[in-house]
Amino acid sequence: MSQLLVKAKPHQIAPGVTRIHEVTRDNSILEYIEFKVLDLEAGSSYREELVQKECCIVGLTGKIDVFSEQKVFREIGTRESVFEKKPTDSVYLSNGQPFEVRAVTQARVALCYSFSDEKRPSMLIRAADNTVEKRGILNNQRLVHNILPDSELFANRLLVVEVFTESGNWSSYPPHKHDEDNLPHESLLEETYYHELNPKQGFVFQRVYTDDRLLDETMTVEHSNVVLVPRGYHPVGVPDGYTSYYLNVMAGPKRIWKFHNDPNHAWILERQGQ
Ligand SMILES: O=C[C@H](O)[C@@H](O)[C@H](O)CC(=O)O
Repeated sequence: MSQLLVKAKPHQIAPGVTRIHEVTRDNSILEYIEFKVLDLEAGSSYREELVQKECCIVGLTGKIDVFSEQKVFREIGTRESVFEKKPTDSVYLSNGQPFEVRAVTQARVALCYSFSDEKRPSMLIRAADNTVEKRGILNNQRLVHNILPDSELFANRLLVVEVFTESGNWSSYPPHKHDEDNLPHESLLEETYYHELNPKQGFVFQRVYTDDRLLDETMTVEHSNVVLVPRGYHPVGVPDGYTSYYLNVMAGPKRIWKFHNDPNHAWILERQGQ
């Protein structure tokens, strides 16, 4: 199995709290990003101390309260399924503080981390604060909710976005990469994909590859899988009949999303939509 594909490993870590994913520097090939997905039963709590990490807590489904050092964020979350396709609430927490996530209802939560030693104010990112984009034409149309884009300046390194791609369409396409610290042409951002499929038995194909093909992995990705993108192009293809969801976390030395399209496929962008 590819070292870039991480399958869910449910593990109870506290009463009512099941860890679905835990991607860390120690167990992955990533340097800038760590990532967790947790399932919480109503009334259960997850506690953690952010030492030199910032965290964006995304209310994937259900409702949670978030208790940080300075603030309490109540009733975070807007949906019972990501496939309601409406933006959700998130909370940005800076480094150097403990926090608690308490489930108001049964909830699935994504904890998106990057390394940070510069304390910032904790912030509520309301669903209404997400900018929503319809990207692409023909068969590469997708819906994008920008949760923590580079235009929002209150995070040190983190970028967070969620993407919906319908049946028979491609996203992260034409293939692009952001693996060179070469601004203004390209930025260096590692990336994670947390995938969901509707219906759940579905799959997508994701390729992660470099120009020299020294890295060239094509994966069958199923519901609740994570894909790591340390470098390279990373397109996603969605089979007929299914809807794809993924949550992207990006981080690198500079918090700018400047990607470079694979020149072999950039012509895709020249076509006219019907
Ligand atoms: O680099 C960002 C990620 O690849 C996705 O968020 C991608 O941009 C989504 C898309 O444009 O299809």
